[in-house]
This record gives sequence, structure tokens and C-alpha cells, in this order.
Amino acid sequence: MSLKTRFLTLMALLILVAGSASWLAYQSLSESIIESWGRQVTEIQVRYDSARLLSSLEREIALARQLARAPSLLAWANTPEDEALQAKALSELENFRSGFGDKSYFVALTKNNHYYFNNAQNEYADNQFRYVLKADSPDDAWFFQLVEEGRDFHLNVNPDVNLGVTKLWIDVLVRSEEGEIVAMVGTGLNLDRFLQDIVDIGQKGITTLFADYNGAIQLYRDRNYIDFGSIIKPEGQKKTVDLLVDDQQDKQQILGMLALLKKQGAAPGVVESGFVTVNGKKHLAGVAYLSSIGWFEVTLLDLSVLVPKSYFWPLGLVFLVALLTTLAIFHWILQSRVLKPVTCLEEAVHRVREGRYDLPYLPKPDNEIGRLADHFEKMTDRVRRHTEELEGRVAQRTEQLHLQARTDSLTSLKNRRGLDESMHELIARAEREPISFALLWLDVDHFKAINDDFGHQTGDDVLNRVALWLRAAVRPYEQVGRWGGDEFVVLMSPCEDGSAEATAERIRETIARESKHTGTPLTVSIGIYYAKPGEGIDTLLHNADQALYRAKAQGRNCVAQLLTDNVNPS
Ligand SMILES: Nc1nc2c(ncn2[C@@H]2O[C@H](COP(=O)(O)OP(=O)(O)OP(=O)(O)O)[C@@H](O)[C@H]2O)c(=O)[nH]1
Repeated sequence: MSLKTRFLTLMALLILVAGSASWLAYQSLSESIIESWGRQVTEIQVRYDSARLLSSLEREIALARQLARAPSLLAWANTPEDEALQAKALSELENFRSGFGDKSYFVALTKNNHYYFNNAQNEYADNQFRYVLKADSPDDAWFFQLVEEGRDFHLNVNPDVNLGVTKLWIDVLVRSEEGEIVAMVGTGLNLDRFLQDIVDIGQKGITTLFADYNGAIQLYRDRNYIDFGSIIKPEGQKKTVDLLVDDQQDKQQILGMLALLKKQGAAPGVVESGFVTVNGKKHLAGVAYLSSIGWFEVTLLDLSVLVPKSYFWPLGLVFLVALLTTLAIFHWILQSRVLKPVTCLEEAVHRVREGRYDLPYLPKPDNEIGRLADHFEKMTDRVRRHTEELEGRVAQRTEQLHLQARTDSLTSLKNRRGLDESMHELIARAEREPISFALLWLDVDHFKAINDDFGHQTGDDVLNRVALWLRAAVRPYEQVGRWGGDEFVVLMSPCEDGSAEATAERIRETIARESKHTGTPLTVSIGIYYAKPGEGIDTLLHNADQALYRAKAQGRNCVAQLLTDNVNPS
């Protein structure tokens, strides 16, 4: 895996880990903020809903209580058969009727169980007596139950089968001076309008409901959940608030909140709250006890509606964009400041390793890698110069050795090897183009005697002088060498017929003449051989040697030629 891939993978992993940790921390923090905010909102909402209910009921309840204390009503309730008292009481009731919000009232007398009612349309004027309540009738059980419980004030939602109406009833007991319950009075409020005004107020995500002292649902936007006639139902058959929540733990929690508030009694403004699941969605439930009417107010806040998850999408988007931007910036910095310089440096090192000093362009960021590239560039330049210098020296030395290997150390003429190579070149050239060349083989006469008479050093001096005279006697481009001992060779090319003899003669004369000026006069014998096409080096040497042999045989200090197709001496 390349450095770049490793870096980017590591970076992405680190960002993901850090991002996930931040996200979890954010989730936890936001949840606790939402929870704390939700509880405050719930409290406010509960108090607000409670206040709305109480404000709409208080006047009605106060009026009902006032009616319950009316002397005319009390007098009639004590003596129901007294028609005068009845007329007076009903007149009083009619006065109160116009005061009630629903413009209706009811009276039920405990002594004869007579039930009186009149409505907004004054439908039952002078005919307020509606029916007789029967203790054994389930429809009338509410009356007998309330009287038996002896609660002076009660609210309930109940259908009146006889009247064909379902209302929120305000029931107030009428007691005689002795405390005996003699009647029940009150009014009924239009349930639909009440639900519409107080309960189903159309705030999204907020559900308001009211439950009675036992937790039975009294006011709720869904009528199917309302526990009508709750007063007469035995425990266990009531539609209580826990019906709204899904699991058993939540049911216990919400009922526990009701029990706790009931225990705390009349402490105003106390709100209990907790999370419950309603229809599979998490809700924050707030509960308050309205001691003045003996009911509970329950508010359910759907947090997924009030604070939907979609609110956090921009945050996720910002996180994603930040992640990608960070990766892009990191990649750019990594690429320009680290990876590209390192890649170029690696390529440069590779080239130098292969002996190439033409470095590619090396980026030099202002960091350790840039400085490393700079050092490497300078180091390479130095190595290149050093290598070039060394190579120059080696080439020079090689050239020297090459020359040395082909030069006679005494005379500085070509040695046998040098002559050998020159002859090979001439033969090869003669195969390609029609050139002629000749070999002169020269030997100092009686050289041994010089050595013997004057010493080896003098012999060397003589050989040196012969070399100089030889060199001077031939054209500059003729190749002259010492074959060994006192034998010399001249390669003449191009060489027309006859020119070799002339040159040989000139050499012989020069040496004889010049040596006379030295303390050791000497002569040389020269053999000549003209090369023929196709002849190898051995043939050439052999034939030249034969020519020399002839010259020696002829008495020395002379020139002899070997003609291979005519072997007679010249
Ligand atoms: N001083 C000196 N003598 C050498 C060198 N190389 C060979 N000699 C001597 O040269 C002599 C060559 O003698 P030869 O060619 O055999 O005979 P020569 O005396 O020249 O007689 P001819 O050739 O028959 O005229 C020998 O005595 C060698 O020892 C050298 O480099 N320096």
C-alpha cells in the first residue's frame, strides 16, 4: 500500500473516530438539553392547559356553588311537596340558568329523587320536572353514587340518556343546616365545544387530556378514550390514562405520577414529568393535579414533532462537508508538502543508483523533506562531478596504458603489439578498398659486437639513434616500430611499386651516413615485401623476414625484396 493511501486511510479513520465520538457526545448533550428543555416546556404547557380549563370552569363552579347555597332551593329540597316553595325555588333556578355558560341547570332532590332540568332554549319552561331517578337504573346510578360518596363537588362527563345529551356536568351537593344531603344542583357544559376550546386546540406535537381523581379519562380529543359515566364504574373497568401508553413500565410510571401528586394533595403548581411511549413514539408526559376540581391535567409532548430529527440533518451535512473538506485539504497538503516531494526524491535516488545524474525536478517544500531534497541535489551534483573527474582520469589512464602497451619503452616507437595491430588494420582496410602496402624489415648489422665492445648502454643509445634516423627518413604517416632486439619494421601505405625500395635505400643511407658522426658507425640490412590481397599477417611477416634474410645473405648494408611470384632476389 502506498504512503498516500496509508496516510489518507489513517486520516479518514481518525476523523471518523473523532467524528463519531463528537457525534455521540453531541447526541448525549443535545438529548439532555432537549430533555431539560422538554421538561420545562411540559411544565409550562401543563400549567397553561390547567389554567385554561380552570378559567373556563371556575365561574361555572362558583355559580353552581352559589346556587347550592340558595335558601329558596334549600327550603324546597327540605319540603319537595310544597308547591309554593317549588315555584320559588324554580324561579331562582331560572335566574341562575341565564348566568350559566350553557344556559342550563339541573336539580335532583334526594327526598323524592325527582330530577329537574331546563336548557338554553328554555325548552322545559314550567315543565322542569323531567323524571324520577331510580336507584336500580344504571343510567341514574351516578346520582346515588355521588350522594353516597358525599363529595360536595364533582365533575364528570356523562351521557344523560333521558335527555339525550352528553355533557361535562358540574355537580354540587346541597346540604341542610344539619349537614344532610337534600339535593344536587349543577349545570352541564357542551362537551363538543369544550373539547374543541380546551382540549383539541390543534397544537402539533402537544396532546392535552384531563382525568378524574381515579385517573379515568374525562376530556380527550378522541371520544373513544373518554370514560363516560366513570363514577358508577368499578375499578378495573375504567378507561384510565395508562391506556394511552404502550408498555407496562410506562403505564406504571404514569399511574405512579398520578398517585404521587394525589399524595402531595393541594400543593399548587407541582408538575411531575417522565418519558413514555405513545403509539411507538417517545413522548414527554407532564402531569399536574388540579385540587380545586379533583382532576388531573396530563400533557403529552411528542418530541419527534416538536424537535424533529430533521433539525439535525444540516448538522450531519456540515459534519460530512467538514470531513470531506478536511480530507481534501489534508490530501492537498500531504500531496504537495510530503508525498510529491518524496516520490520525486525516490525517482531521483533510483536514477542515481543506476548511475544517471540527470535528476528530475525536485520540489522543495519548506520542511525537512525540502531540505533533504536540496541536500540530495547538491550531493548528487558533487558525486556527478567527482565521478566525471574519475572517469576522465580513468579514460586518460586507460589511453596511456593503451599507448604504453603498444609503445616500445626504449625508442618510443610502436612495439610488436602496436605493429601487429597496425598490420591487422591495414589488412582489413585492404580487403575493403584497393590500397597497397609494404613491409620493410630492418636489422642492425653486427649489433651484438656493439654491445660486446661498448656495453649494453651504448647498444641502447645506438638503438635510440636508429629509431630517430628511421623516423626522420620516412614520411610522417608511415608507421615505424621496433619488432624487438635490433630489428625495426616500417609499414608503408599507400605504397606504389618502387617507392618501398626508395624509402629503404634512403633509410639505409641515412643511418650509414648519420652514424658516422657518432662514435659507433653502423649499417643496416633491410628486407622489403609488398603485401598481396588476401595474405594474412603471418605470411607478410614471414615474407618480409625472408627478404631481410636475403639482404643479410647478400653481405649486409643492403636492401633486398622478396617477390612471392618471383622469388629471385632483387
Ligand atoms: N643493447 C641492447 N642490446 C640488445 C637489445 N635487444 C637485443 N640486444 C642484443 O642484440 C643482439 C642481436 O644480435 P643478433 O641480431 O643476433 O646478431 P648481430 O650481432 O646483429 O648480427 P647480424 O644480425 O647477423 O648482423 C644480441 O646480442 C642481443 O643481446 C637491447 O634492447 N639493447
